[in-house]
Amino acid sequence: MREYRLAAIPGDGIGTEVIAAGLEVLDLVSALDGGFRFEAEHLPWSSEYYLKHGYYIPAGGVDYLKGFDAIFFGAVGSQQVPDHVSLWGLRLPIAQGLDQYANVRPARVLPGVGSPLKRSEGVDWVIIRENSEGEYAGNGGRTHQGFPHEVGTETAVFTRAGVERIHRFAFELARTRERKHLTLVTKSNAQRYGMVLWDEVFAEVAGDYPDVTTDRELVDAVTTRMVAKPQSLDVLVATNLHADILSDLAAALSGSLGIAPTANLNPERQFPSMFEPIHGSAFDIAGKGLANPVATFWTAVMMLEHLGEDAAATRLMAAIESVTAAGVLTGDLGGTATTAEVTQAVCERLRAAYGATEEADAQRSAS
Ligand SMILES: NC(=O)c1ccc[n+]([C@@H]2O[C@H](COP(=O)([O-])OP(=O)(O)OC[C@H]3O[C@@H](n4cnc5c(N)ncnc54)[C@H](O)[C@@H]3O)[C@@H](O)[C@H]2O)c1
Ligand SMILES: O=C(O)[C@H](O)[C@@H](O)C(=O)O
Ligand SMILES: [K+]
Ligand SMILES: [Mn+2]
Repeated sequence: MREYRLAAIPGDGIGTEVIAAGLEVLDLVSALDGGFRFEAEHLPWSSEYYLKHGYYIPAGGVDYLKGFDAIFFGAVGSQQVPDHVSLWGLRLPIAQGLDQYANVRPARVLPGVGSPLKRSEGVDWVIIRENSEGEYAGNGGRTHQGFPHEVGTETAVFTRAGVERIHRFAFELARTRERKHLTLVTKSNAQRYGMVLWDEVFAEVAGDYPDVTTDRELVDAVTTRMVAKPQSLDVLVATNLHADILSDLAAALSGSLGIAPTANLNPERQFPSMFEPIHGSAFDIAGKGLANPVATFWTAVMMLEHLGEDAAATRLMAAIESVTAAGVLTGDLGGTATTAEVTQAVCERLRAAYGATEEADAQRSAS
């Protein structure tokens, strides 16, 4: 029996609701598969925990995470804590501390889900977000606070090593896709240092991938291309901030923020990777049982794939798609189902799919 140590960090708001649903589905899929199991440890790091203790992650917490095979993360953000304190208190120290530099954000219109686009067939993308530096390097400061001459700086940092590894990762991923097309998203017309380095290194790395076609688009223009010519895009590589923004747009164009998954990968597997829905804690619907758990289920699929449990990943994705196709949808997708109802529907599909295989196996061995 393969056993995976999983750190579950539900965090805040709907994070707690969708991670509970995700763990239920993961427990079921592993039990049905029979070849592996999760040993999940729940870590209570959240804004409530911060308000009680004065920190999100206790001393040594990031090192402690190194002992796990994967991290299953909900969301962080509370109306009681400034957003920059919560994000820099929990998600960023983990992603940066475990060098999860490649953030993979797929977007696709699932069966039964409506896109706001008239022609949405082309919405089948993977956005690769640089996840360790750029605009999120944390390089800045405030001086003369409260004075009229107060200064706030936020300097984006691009290193050759950081840029090269994310471009290489994007080319490797593009190579596995049918269309093998990679779009470089940039802003090197206005930003003439870091973004020019970003472009130059892309051109250098491209030389090693003659099988991948490429093009280049300024970040403002790529938004219009996503809406007007979705089929012209396949894999996109973008900076930390650009990809953060583009991935929410991609989620909306594929139906809702409530279905979009992500993997924060340390591709070298020196440290565990972290899997989370791309959405936040959703103050407006938290605590009501209305959150769409599909993003978290799809995230669980990405985690299973990362762990090498491909058969279970395929089964879980098929179950999710069968539930959306049947119209069991939460409010964000125009339906009336609750988190629990969607979760139960996915569990039923999983039981039916594995049951059908068992029956077929039994029939084969009987005949
Ligand atoms: N990685 C993270 O943990 C992460 C990501 C984004 C935002 N945040 C934090 O979350 C807080 C709220 O941020 P926000 O409002 O900008 O973004 P949000 O993603 O929390 O919510 C945006 C909108 O999308 C809806 N939505 C999001 N997920 C949904 C789901 N699963 N089902 C149905 N509807 C869903 C919400 O109800 C809301 O209307 C802030 O504190 C922010 O910093 C954290
Ligand atoms: O990076 C951010 O801004 C937040 O973490 C969040 O918006 C995300 O997409 O992860
Ligand atoms: K999240
Ligand atoms: Mn975001």
